[in-house]
Amino acid sequence: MGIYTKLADDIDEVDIIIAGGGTAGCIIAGRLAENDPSLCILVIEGGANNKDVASIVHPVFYLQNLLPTTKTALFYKGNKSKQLADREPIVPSGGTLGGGSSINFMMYTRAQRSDFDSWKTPGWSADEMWPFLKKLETYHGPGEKEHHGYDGPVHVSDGGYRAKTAEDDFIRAAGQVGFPEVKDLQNLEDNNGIQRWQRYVSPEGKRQDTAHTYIHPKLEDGQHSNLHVLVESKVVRVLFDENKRATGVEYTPNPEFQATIGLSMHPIKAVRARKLVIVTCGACGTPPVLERSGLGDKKILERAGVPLVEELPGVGKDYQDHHLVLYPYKTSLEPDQTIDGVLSGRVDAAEMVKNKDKMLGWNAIDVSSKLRPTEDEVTSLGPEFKAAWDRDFKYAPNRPLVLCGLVSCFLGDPASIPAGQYVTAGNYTAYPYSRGHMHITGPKHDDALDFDVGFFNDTNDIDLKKQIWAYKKHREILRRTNFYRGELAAGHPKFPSGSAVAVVENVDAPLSDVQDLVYSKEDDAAIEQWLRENVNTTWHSLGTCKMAPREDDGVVDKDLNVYGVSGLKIADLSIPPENVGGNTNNTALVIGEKAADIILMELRGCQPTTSKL
Ligand SMILES: Cc1cc2nc3c(=O)[nH]c(=O)nc-3n(C[C@H](O)[C@H](O)[C@H](O)COP(=O)(O)OP(=O)(O)OC[C@H]3O[C@@H](n4cnc5c(N)ncnc54)[C@H](O)[C@@H]3O)c2cc1C
Repeated sequence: MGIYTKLADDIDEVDIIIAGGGTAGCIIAGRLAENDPSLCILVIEGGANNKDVASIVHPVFYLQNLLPTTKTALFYKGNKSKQLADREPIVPSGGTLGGGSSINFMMYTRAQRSDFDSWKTPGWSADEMWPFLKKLETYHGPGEKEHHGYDGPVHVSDGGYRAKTAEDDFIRAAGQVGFPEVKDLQNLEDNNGIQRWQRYVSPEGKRQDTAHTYIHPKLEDGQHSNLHVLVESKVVRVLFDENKRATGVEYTPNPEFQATIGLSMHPIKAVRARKLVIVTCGACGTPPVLERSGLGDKKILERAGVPLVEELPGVGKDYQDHHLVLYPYKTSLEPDQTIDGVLSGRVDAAEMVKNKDKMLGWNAIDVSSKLRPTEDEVTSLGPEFKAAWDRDFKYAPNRPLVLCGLVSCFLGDPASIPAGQYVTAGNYTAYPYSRGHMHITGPKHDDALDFDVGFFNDTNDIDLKKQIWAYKKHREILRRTNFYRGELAAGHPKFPSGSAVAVVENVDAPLSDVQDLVYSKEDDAAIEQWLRENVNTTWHSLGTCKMAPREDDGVVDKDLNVYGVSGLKIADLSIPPENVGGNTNNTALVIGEKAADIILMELRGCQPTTSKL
């Protein structure tokens, strides 16, 4: 039992290996450990132990996890892309025990009912997922009781702090633009409105990552001698026997954490699994592990010099994300209504911790939304957009087009702006048409990756047009707030000189009698250029090893078994075959719960453990 940076020499075989101790991985480990004391379980996580790390447990410090010097995130570098104005986008991802749930923005956002149904996989419909959605949470928020869980490990609350002025103001302004307040947009049904958002934060103000909620208590209670966690160790590949049964994994100490003194310090080690290997390295991390193991597209493996074990062309294909664009605004808010003071160092972080400051439990995101355009707005976006809308959204009222959240701070380098209180609006598209890929280029764990994020590469620029709509719409909301004091020009489109919609840098008082801005063709072109130069990841990578029929490039079946081999499952955000209309942490959590249930059923002899080959 315990958490190690080096595995004891006598642990060379366990029952179950969980490769990747992230959001879903920690849930699976925790549930297996508590339900079957006879199982010997080993989690192998590339990042470090996250126990009581200040930037993780105190929500208000969450942005520290994205600093270039951080050791809690992984930074996947995307290929240079024409449709992104020749940028090489970076996709940060969880790189510590607890994975994304340890470093994310903690917005409690569930997928929509139609999302699970769109997966068209027996056992995974919305109705079948309800018990797992409830099982994972203890909900302290608004809405109908029947839609939430009340005795799960993950507390969902507002963490004991809200900045009501901005929240009320934004909700009132959004109402004027046509979006009503909805009590609970996380009930799988409701859509097209604004909500007072909840967070993965306990009422006492502590982040609810899956390591602190599912793993650490068990490592410390003296009752789970079956649970072992190896951190700072990268899984290189899965090992197979001659019958293509997964027999274990190879791993290596992570040089990010463990000093290299000559090659011998970083040996490739092996550990065997008697029953099962589960790969759960996230949508960016899982395809490289599979491909290094010989599972993937024949040509890609050949190019990388990896012998083929099973041809699975779907591995690493069809990468998806939600596309995010951020817009900063000046405000009249007070210092306790944004976290700019904390980010700029004007507020002493150590003092906050010492004084158990209430703001420690705040992620500064009190309000967000799931939004759809009107039919007139759809028409104004052109015939191609209208055709896509009519096909995929018009008769699917459960699907949002865009989510727009308000972050109460400047989400950038505080040194680049005058001291003050800011807000940043974030627009992200829910069901992008664009697709990318994630592949290896060589057999070693540190060989470069061939990563195409695919943002804005869809036919007819439908994804880009969604963002144009979102830009105009959110700007109208912000212009109607009382706290609005202008736009930070560096974070907005560069409209042509003389444009009637030019960025307004300073106003002394709220705008009065606000009318919708009317954009010319040239203005639209400026927005488009801005979007190409600035669209980024929402850190919602997904869909790179789909749960789908094998002939449709599926990689796993409904029980998460990898096709063509046995003793190997995948359980993380690689598996959703279709995207979801919300931030993705909840979907990763519920995949973890569902996976644990599938595995426990199989171990009890209730279900087959191998896929149809
Ligand atoms: C900055 C950020 C902000 C976000 N904000 C929100 C939010 O507010 N709300 C929300 O709902 N969602 C949010 N998300 C998304 C959400 O957190 C992720 O979708 C989710 O955590 C993914 O879970 P996962 O289990 O698929 O993968 P992860 O949680 O990423 O787990 C994968 C784990 O595998 C490890 N790993 C990778 N490769 C290897 C290897 N070779 N060997 C060993 N270990 C390896 C990683 O270190 C990681 O711990 C955010 C994500 C990020 C990064």
